[in-house]
Amino acid sequence: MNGHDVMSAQEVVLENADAVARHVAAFLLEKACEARGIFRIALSGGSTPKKLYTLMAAPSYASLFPWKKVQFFFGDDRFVPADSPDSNRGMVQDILFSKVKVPTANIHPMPDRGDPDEAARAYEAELKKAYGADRLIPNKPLFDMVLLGLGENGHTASLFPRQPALEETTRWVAPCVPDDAPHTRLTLTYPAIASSRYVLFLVTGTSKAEVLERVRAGDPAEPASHIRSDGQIEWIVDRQAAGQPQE
Ligand SMILES: O=C(O)[C@H](O)[C@@H](O)[C@H](O)[C@H](O)COP(=O)(O)O
Repeated sequence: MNGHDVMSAQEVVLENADAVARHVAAFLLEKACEARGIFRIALSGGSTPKKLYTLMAAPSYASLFPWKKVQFFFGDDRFVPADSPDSNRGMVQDILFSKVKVPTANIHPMPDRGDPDEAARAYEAELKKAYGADRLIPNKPLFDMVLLGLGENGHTASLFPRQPALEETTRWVAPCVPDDAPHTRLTLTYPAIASSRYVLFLVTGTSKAEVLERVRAGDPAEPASHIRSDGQIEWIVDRQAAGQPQE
């Protein structure tokens, strides 16, 4: 069933964060292997996906993964140098890319210096070059898969509450200066995320239970509620985030 929006999206509730990471790793391996040609993925940052990236770096998994056909993009990043502890690109480089045989040309970090608006436009140009068109075409997804987290204030990627980026309907990448988070950021916009075969939300921990409930109900005040996909949206959550008692 197509989960074009977050309310109708399928939800998978798993025992804990490790089970979420294992589920997503298996799903990603399956989809990347079955894809004909290039597979484009937008990675999420923050702490939740670290377990996933660690699993992907394990030799037993890395030896099966089709690194040469997968192009790695970022759903967002903080506008800080790669060696900053706050850099999503730096985090993925340390945990995953430094440990596997992924071609450097397959890794597309967001720019992290200069003028944020120009940097956003530069990343958008890189996406358009990879996509092969200057506008998003229905049923021609920009991404095969987009990984997203969920912040306690309802943000996802770096689509934060009360930010102009939430209103963006033409740009694929926008700068964002959250009033409730450190650092200027670059983020994919709603249209870019919607141009996808799969959007997977990875949400774990009791601290996310309330915001997850609001977003699943489609609360319009939560930026994550406005995520759409031309393909499928799936919630991959643990029991804590789902507000279910641990067995
Ligand atoms: O750059 C970022 O911070 C992420 O892309 C952001 O959208 C993240 O997914 C949420 O803030 C959840 O973060 P945690 O996984 O750390 O809870």
